[in-house]
Amino acid sequence: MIYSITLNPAIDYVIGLPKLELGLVNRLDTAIKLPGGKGINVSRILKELDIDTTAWGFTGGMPGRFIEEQLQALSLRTDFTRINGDTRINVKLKADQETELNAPGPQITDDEVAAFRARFNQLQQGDVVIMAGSIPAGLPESFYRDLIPLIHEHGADFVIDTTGQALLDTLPSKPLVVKPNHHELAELFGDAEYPDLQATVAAGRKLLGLGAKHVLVSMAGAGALMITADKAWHGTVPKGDVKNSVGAGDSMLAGFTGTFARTHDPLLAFKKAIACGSATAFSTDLADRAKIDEVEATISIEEI
Ligand SMILES: Nc1ncnc2c1ncn2[C@@H]1O[C@H](COP(=O)(O)OP(=O)(O)OP(=O)(O)O)[C@@H](O)[C@H]1O
Ligand SMILES: O=P(O)(O)OC[C@@]1(O)O[C@H](CO)[C@@H](O)[C@@H]1O
Repeated sequence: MIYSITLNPAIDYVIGLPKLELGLVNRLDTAIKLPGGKGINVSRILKELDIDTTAWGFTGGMPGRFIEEQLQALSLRTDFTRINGDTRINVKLKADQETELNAPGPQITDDEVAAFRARFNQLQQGDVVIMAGSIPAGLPESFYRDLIPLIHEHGADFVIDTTGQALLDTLPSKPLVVKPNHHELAELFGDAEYPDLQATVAAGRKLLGLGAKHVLVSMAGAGALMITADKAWHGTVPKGDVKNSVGAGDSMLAGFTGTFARTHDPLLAFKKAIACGSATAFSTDLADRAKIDEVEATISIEEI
């Protein structure tokens, strides 16, 4: 089972108009509400791939009920911890540019945290816990890191989608995969942008040395890299009409983790990761299975 953790879910209110005029009344062409939050996105993609998943996290109020109902309608298994506060609403504005407005999220009480942590007793060997997205205000920054011993106690693996020092801090605990994009990778080591793929590979390999079990580096339209101790592969991303960058990174993580958990084949998992990321980039919502399959057939992976 792959458990996703979304501490701070959101209704993604995706609105579209040709051009935003600041300071004026703007009439929207489109407005849709989606169940959002990075871990929830991961679980939605896993569900498309027919991989067993349960979404954990905190939900509250009308937005929390909306998210749960939407996920149930997708037959996605959830076991959220109900909270007193209201789950947030994030605005994703699609005009001449994409702009995201992400709210801070509700307060979580100590009792709610205790009820959430009790769920970790269900974990079993072979399970993977994917923690993704912001930590609501009021919870300590170490919240994800503090869950790692609970996960390891049961012989399960973990993935944390984070960047910067928080990412470096998790490496000694051996995350199943890390997936910085090439800008985040350079920032991690205080470097300027890398001039070529070989320099990017050399930097990515340092993350393996520090403890990561697998390293992917995404480079948006320029493809992605998978790096092992003595090899590296570049995967192309297909050309297409990019409609959406919200959730592309989450989709990639879901594709890798779900396929690796099922097959233990990192190359297959890498290809599926790119397919899921690009299929979401080419969709208005997260990708569906048909789009993932169509995109996967066009990806080539080459050792470099
Ligand atoms: N222009 C594009 N064309 C095709 N695929 C793309 C494009 N941009 C992103 N993708 C897909 O999405 C994946 C993740 O993209 P990106 O490198 O932007 O990661 P990220 O910055 O972590 O994403 P996010 O914005 O979701 O956090 C890429 O590896 C690729 O599969
Ligand atoms: O504010 P966070 O938790 O960092 O990110 C939340 C979020 O932007 O991430 C997802 C896309 O990756 C969206 O569904 C959601 O609104």
